[in-house]
Amino acid sequence: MASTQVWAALLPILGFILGLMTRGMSHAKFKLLRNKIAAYFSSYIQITIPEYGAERFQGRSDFFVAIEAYLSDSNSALGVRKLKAEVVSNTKKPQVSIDDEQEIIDNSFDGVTLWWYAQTEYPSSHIIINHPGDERRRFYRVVFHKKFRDDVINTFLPRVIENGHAVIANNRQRRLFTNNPSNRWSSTNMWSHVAFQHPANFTTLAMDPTLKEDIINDLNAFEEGKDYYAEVGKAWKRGYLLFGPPGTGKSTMIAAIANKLGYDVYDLELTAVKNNTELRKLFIETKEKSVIVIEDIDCSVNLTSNRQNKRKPSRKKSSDDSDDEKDDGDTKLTLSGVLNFIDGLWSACGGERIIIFTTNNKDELDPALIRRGRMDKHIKMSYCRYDAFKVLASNYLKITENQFFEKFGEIHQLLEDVDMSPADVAEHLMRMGKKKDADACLQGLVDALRNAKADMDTKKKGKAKEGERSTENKDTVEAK
Ligand SMILES: Nc1ncnc2c1ncn2[C@@H]1O[C@H](COP(=O)(O)OP(=O)(O)OP(=O)(O)O)[C@@H](O)[C@H]1O
Ligand SMILES: [Mg+2]
Repeated sequence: MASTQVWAALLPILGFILGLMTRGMSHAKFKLLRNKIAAYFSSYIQITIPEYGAERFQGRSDFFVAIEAYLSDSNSALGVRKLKAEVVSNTKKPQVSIDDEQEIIDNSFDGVTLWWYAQTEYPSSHIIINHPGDERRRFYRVVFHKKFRDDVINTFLPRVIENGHAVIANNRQRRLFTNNPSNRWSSTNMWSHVAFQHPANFTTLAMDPTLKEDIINDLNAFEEGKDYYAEVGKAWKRGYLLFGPPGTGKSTMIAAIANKLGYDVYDLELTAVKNNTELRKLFIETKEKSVIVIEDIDCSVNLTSNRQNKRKPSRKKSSDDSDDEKDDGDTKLTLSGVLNFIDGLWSACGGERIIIFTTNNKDELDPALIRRGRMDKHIKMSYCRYDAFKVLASNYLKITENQFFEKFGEIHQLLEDVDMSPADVAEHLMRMGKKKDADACLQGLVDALRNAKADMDTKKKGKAKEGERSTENKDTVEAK
């Protein structure tokens, strides 16, 4: 009873003190103070996530950056009025995050409420500042009821990090990397990069529609397969072998795959790699969510199991990199080195990587290199047939079969007989600079196909005649 009387006497005084403390304070600051006081008296827990760890040179904390991205994309943050925007390197658009003293009430975790705050603190003025910006300490704070402690720490915060990473990946400027020759390596520049802005996509890729759908389904399954890969104990990687004649869209397909998945591309030039050790170092430097490409694998370096017997000239050779150097005892680049490069990474490192080899001559590759499991899918890119032509006509001329029924019919027939690459067909359909209309472009293609067919027929006749002549000669010899 006595204590009730004491509290009754104290309450107006406490109210007066609180009123004094909050006088002139913004609504947001008041809310912040209220929550701080609540944290002391109630059963709520708060976790603080600073922007930098103890050592500033190590850069911004990954956790902080992930929360920033998560909150910037969260529906719960839609009501926030004060935002900050900055242009960060390697991003496609300005990065928007919540400003200080804003509160976000986040109910996206199974009915549990998390309160998020961003804040900046400035230490007292007598501290010596070494770098501009060092004086301020930013952090995020998350408040929640203590009964959800384990759920928040073990489940919700990891989910925040994962979602934040996904937002960052979506917003970042993708990059195309190429490897530098090792004599120009330092600790950070094994790979050079430029912004990856190839416009290719699966809609504009001209190829057999069933095969296209099959590849899209395969990529979707790969993308969604994180748990499945973990369940079956397989690393989250996939290998594609793209083979086919020049100009059939192998490189275009790589760009379409990278665009679909939102991955970076590492274009590995094997002729600039001197030995297996260098190859391993390069591979270790690649990041996840990437497509690693070796184009023209059959001619970039001699990769057969019995190289000494089956040497063949390398088509692409860098000037400072002789064959002798590659073959110098243990210090060479070998098939087993490349296999380790695939398998070692496959089993050892994180995940979400696609490796693609391209070749014009699949038959010349060592079977070990392309066996299933290494190259999971072998994709044949072939000459342009009618379905692929329709896609190209739509891409380049914005026309359909119904508009040019007769010409499409003739082209359909000719493409059954003539092997013309999509690259060549596309060339005839380009109007740029030539001021040609769609009809003239189609006619140009028909003429080219007819000429190619006439050449084919002449060659066939020539061969038939040669055959007849050699049979006649044989008969004459036998008659003698
Ligand atoms: N299947 C296709 N669909 C759409 N465009 C294509 C296709 N194939 C080729 N092209 C066009 O032709 C150009 C050359 O194609 P690409 O470089 O992809 O051929 P490739 O198969 O990689 O040839 P190479 O074997 O010589 O490397 C592309 O820029 C693209 O415009
Ligand atoms: Mg190519």
